[in-house]
Amino acid sequence: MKIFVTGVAGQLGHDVMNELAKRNYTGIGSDIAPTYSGVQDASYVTTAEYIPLDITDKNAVNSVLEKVKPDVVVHCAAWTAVDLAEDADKQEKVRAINATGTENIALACKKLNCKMVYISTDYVFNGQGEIPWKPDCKDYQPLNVYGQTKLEGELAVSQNLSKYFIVRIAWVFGKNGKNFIKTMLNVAKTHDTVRVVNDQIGTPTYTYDLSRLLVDMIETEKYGYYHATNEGGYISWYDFTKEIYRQAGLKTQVIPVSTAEYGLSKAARPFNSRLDKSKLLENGFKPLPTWQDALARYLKEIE
Ligand SMILES: NC(=O)C1=CN([C@@H]2O[C@H](COP(=O)(O)OP(=O)(O)OC[C@H]3O[C@@H](n4cnc5c(N)ncnc54)[C@H](OP(=O)(O)O)[C@@H]3O)[C@@H](O)[C@H]2O)C=CC1
Ligand SMILES: Cc1cn([C@H]2C[C@H](O)[C@@H](COP(=O)(O)OP(=O)(O)O[C@H]3O[C@@H](C)C(=O)[C@@H](O)[C@H]3O)O2)c(=O)[nH]c1=O
Repeated sequence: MKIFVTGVAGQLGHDVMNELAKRNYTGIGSDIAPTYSGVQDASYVTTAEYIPLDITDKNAVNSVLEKVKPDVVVHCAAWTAVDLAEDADKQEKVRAINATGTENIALACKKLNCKMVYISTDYVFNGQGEIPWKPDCKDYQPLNVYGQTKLEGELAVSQNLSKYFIVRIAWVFGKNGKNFIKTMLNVAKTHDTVRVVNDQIGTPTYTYDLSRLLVDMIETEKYGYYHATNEGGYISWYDFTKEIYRQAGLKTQVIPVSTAEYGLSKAARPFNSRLDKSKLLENGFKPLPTWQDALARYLKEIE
């Protein structure tokens, strides 16, 4: 199989490329920079074929994909800065990337009749209640611009294609890029205490573990919507921070606060980000390891 992967300069795309190589598939990487600009860790992605592509440019998307003729596109590129996406002068660009960019790719996949994987987010839901969201639930109500544009991307995929996987993930951490764990490790260098919200509940996702599942998926025809995070239960960002510091051996004190007390975020975020992953097992897919185990491996990886 030949697989075209967008967003390889980011967290997930990097790991997807390396998982493909492990399984003897040809991964062709892509991102917006002229050459591969992710971490130089001597892994497959750093030397694999790389094609620069701005996904908001419809003609470029068409001509690149027509030339490559992939069997599958794994679309990881996105605008992921949630608070920044709320700025009035950024919204057009956020939508161009997350919604129109995804539509461009979906339409090119349609022409080629190839499979498409679209990575989406818990932020398409409004976060009300405590019941975990099912992947086929259609009660979308994003609370912020990032979530709204990711939902528009989902719809562009599901309305144009039949051979698609829409995989919603949450609270992502990976070697290659910015994430909550790295932020918290940095905060600990300069602060004795940190305030962290304890009323937003979800589960983290390690890109290394998720990549294995995504490659398992593309080997099948079990199309549709899925939820995928690590196992290990539902937690708050406060719980996550406590465990990050415990495992890293850091003494910084973590103070639980409500979202209202925290008060620093521009974008509204869902309180209930519990994703129901039972559809994975029902379709014979192997679940991810626990987030506690993933965190331990990740801290070793980045030390
Ligand atoms: N990070 C998270 O917590 C979560 C992420 N997701 C989803 O998972 C996927 C992967 O996320 P993650 O790996 O963290 O993302 P990253 O932000 O790490 O990587 C995204 C990549 O896409 C690139 N990109 C941005 N605009 C364009 C463009 N116009 N054309 C081509 N490439 C572009 C970015 O480049 P540049 O940096 O230069 O802008 C970046 O390299 C995304 O779809 C995201 O929405 C879902 C849930 C949680
Ligand atoms: C840095 C910091 C954040 N927080 C809060 C803010 C927020 O509510 C929560 C998480 O913070 P972040 O801004 O890192 O997370 P955020 O960027 O909102 O993370 C989201 O990213 C997008 C891309 C997704 O798709 C989501 O699944 C989710 O991972 O923690 C604290 O309470 N204390 C702190 O010191």
